Amino acid sequence: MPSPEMQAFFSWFQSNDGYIDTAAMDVMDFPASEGGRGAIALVDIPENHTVFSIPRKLLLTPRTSALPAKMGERAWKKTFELHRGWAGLILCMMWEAAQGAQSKWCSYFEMMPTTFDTPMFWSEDELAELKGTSVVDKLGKDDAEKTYAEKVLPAIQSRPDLFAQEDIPTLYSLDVFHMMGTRIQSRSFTVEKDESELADAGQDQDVGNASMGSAMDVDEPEATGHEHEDGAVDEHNEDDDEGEDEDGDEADEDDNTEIAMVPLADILNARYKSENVRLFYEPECLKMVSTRVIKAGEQIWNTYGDPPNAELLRAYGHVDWLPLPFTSKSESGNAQEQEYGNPGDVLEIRADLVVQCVLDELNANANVGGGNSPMTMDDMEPRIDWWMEDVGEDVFVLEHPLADTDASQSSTADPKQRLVQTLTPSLLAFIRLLSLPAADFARAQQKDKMPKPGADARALRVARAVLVRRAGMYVGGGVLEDKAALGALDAVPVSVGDVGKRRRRHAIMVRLGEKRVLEALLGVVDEAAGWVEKEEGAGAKDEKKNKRKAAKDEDAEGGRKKRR
Ligand SMILES: C[S@@+](CC[C@H](N)C(=O)[O-])C[C@H]1O[C@@H](n2cnc3c(N)ncnc32)[C@H](O)[C@@H]1O
Repeated sequence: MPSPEMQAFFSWFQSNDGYIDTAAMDVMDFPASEGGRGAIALVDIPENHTVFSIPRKLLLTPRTSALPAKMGERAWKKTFELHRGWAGLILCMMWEAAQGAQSKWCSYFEMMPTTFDTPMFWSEDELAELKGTSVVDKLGKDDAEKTYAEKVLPAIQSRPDLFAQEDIPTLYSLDVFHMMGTRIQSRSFTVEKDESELADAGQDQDVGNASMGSAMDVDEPEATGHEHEDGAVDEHNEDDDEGEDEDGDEADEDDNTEIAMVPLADILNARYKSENVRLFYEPECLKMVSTRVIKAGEQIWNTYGDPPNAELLRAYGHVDWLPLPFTSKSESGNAQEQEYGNPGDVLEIRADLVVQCVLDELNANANVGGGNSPMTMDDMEPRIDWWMEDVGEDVFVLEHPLADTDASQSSTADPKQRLVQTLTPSLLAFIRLLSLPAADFARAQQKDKMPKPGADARALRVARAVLVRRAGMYVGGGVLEDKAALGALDAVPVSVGDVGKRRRRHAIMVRLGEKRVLEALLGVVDEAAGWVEKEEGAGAKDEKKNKRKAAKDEDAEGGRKKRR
């Protein structure tokens, strides 16, 4: 039985031209590990079936809210730059919520959560458990607070006729700003604007053009109407919203997409590779359509793009904890033991760590004591500049060697090629670029030819140093220690109200997933180091031999010439 807020929300939705196939789906509470409140299939739902559809007028964006028009385009765009990032949408949501029953979205606000488990709301002690993970650098709390202080609050204070100033501590506070920002982060969709709507409204396309990056994407139907391609866009815009939070990125003036709150579509939970519906857009509405048969009693799952746990926790406040399709002997000592985690977990390595490790490697072998001056960061600058201009990657994302995300990778027969793929081509290309002798670097730059990735002995030594140092950035020891810590926590059930314990558990799960990738890669490097060095030794011997032979042949030829 749905809650009273949910029932009120359903009636509001349906009385505003929203369509729900109530014979096919309902909303219910699943266990917390499956997302809590979500949608369930009441009957077997065939593929390509519309479970619900949302008229565009119910989307909540700065184009549908009355606030931007009330403030005026000049104030909105020029004075407060509310068309950039998420600030405008957050302010619209604060203002609409403050209107209470007067707002078109009143019932929608009432069904949305008010508290969150994303690290944005964690204490310093809780955040300390995430040290070393890629969550920490991407929190963006300071940027969000700057946006509130420099854009949103001044906009609120500038119009006492629109924002009752005595309501600032309750309805327009920093806490409410964070709450709305997190609602956007965990529930919004990137939606293509409907051109006809723009033309009808005589509106400037840029008004309300929101930042890239939000929770979920909407798919475009094929020209024939409603059918969709298999495996169509499902990305979470991981790259786009990197480092971005409630502040968002700058608006792209030509972007025809916007970030929208989409009532009902955001009631769906997601789990790694479990998607069975997707949101598609049409000129008048957005439709949630099944992408495969959904059995009666199954949860109706959307996709959030199957991100790693670090990203899931940062943006949504939960993690995926599933049986892994691969096990590692080094981890369990017993290949039979089923490991749990997120198969999409990755390890992120910042370029500055790589630069440091290359410098150490070069200086250790440069006979510095024998007269050579050590290489410094200054020597690396031109190379880093070129890399950033040409490739632009300052964080390398490494997958688990057994994740098999790219079938072509595992089918590559050449072990050196496989090694390059496993250790990530761009990382190895960067190491090679930084390691080039000065003359070779000058030549490469002259020809505008970035070095190709290579897994030679030196690159492996650098990769090893990078991984070892990266491991030292985490708290909690290695994979085995984290598993033990998790086991100890899980020995006592987490009560719903035990927020601290739940957060600690999530933090361990995130760092354990990253360390699992790290330790598996370290295993690959150590295994490869032996045969790569041997191969290089043999290569060097062959080269010497060939040189000797060539010299001998030359001598013999010289002798023959003399005799002639
Ligand atoms: C788009 S909303 C989904 C609906 C949400 N359960 C509700 O009650 O409104 C996204 C939020 O649902 C929760 N969620 C979704 N999928 C989940 C999962 N697989 N495990 C745990 N929580 C999940 C997270 O709190 C996330 O921030």
